[in-house]
Amino acid sequence: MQIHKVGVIGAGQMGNGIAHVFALAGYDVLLNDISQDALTRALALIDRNLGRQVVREKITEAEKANAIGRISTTTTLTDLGASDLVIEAATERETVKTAIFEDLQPHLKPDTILTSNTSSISITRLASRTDRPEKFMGLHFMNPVPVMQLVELIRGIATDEPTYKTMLGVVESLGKTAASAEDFPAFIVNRILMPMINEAVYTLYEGVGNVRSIDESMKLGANHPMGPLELADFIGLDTCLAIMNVLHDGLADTKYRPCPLLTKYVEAGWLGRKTSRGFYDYRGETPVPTR
Ligand SMILES: CC(=O)CC(=O)SCCNC(=O)CCNC(=O)[C@H](O)C(C)(C)COP(=O)(O)OP(=O)(O)OC[C@H]1O[C@@H](n2cnc3c(N)ncnc32)[C@H](O)[C@@H]1OP(=O)(O)O
Ligand SMILES: NC(=O)C1=CN([C@@H]2O[C@H](COP(=O)(O)OP(=O)(O)OC[C@H]3O[C@@H](n4cnc5c(N)ncnc54)[C@H](OP(=O)(O)O)[C@@H]3O)[C@@H](O)[C@H]2O)C=CC1
Repeated sequence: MQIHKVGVIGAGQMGNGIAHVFALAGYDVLLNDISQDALTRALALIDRNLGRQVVREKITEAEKANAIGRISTTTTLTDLGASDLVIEAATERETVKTAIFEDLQPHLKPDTILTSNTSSISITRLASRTDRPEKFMGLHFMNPVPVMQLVELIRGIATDEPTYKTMLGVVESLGKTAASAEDFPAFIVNRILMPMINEAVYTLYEGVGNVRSIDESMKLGANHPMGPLELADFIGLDTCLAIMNVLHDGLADTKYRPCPLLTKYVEAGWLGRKTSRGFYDYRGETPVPTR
């Protein structure tokens, strides 16, 4: 199937990155969010991140302008009805995602492919709530989308071969590398990464180290580009907690128990960079550890 028009739902940090890479690869992108402010912020961020690529001579000014020209925005979900491919990148909550697909599907063409950028939720279960489980897949980008090479492709139990092949081609057309993962809680990357982040929060909770010493240890001692707590703030602590809950519920093993301190930060609304406070406080000139 030929994909030209791409609808992206959710204009948070993932949605804006996904819109960015699709527009740069020549697709027409319609970006949707319930909040006009989120759409305005997303367009400004896309402009800034494309600008970085111009400065670093990865793309030209003309390519940047063309990419921006291919992105439109809407707060009306049903405007995405003409899309060939829909990528849902809204908040990591199953009820939110299910409601989006249920509201959208009566307006779609019969052959539109539906995908979710979920970090952890069962693709089979999301697909089963739509009218086209055979044309439904997980399409899991990594953050920051314009930089990270990997895209996980997750087939639900009913996903058909033409849908999988089409999505493999789409990932290739973005210049990215696909890795296929089976449909189990949190797939591959987050099955491995998130327990490490959760363990870093336990290390903090138990007083083994403080925010700075834990992050320095993993950066200088294990060559990670970001410390685990800095990375958790970058991903979003609400998203980290949601993924740990899916692992804990889905695999029924206490080793996935979310750290109570992670829960407390989320309860405080300290979600990391996106709320300017998490394991670090970002409100000043430089990030300051909160513990
Ligand atoms: C939760 C999930 O479901 C799955 C996930 O995504 S898990 C998270 C996966 N992501 C990671 O693990 C990221 C780990 N961190 C890193 O790799 C690096 O710190 C980083 C790439 C984010 C930044 O690297 P850095 O060396 O500190 O910064 P910097 O030198 O300024 O930037 C490196 C490149 O990234 C780009 N960049 C940095 N931040 C960016 C952003 N937020 N958006 C777009 N581009 C960005 C820069 O323009 C630069 O591009 P080029 O190399 O093409 O010139
Ligand atoms: N953060 C990360 O590193 C990664 C996240 N993901 C996944 O991508 C998805 C998005 O995450 P992320 O971008 O970080 O989250 P953000 O919180 O940054 O953005 C989510 C956006 O979705 C919006 N939204 C909520 N409900 C709806 C709706 N019904 N219709 C349209 N938009 C809606 C939110 O609006 P509002 O703020 O007004 O509620 C917000 O703007 C999640 O499934 C997450 O697990 C995947 C890979 C990496």
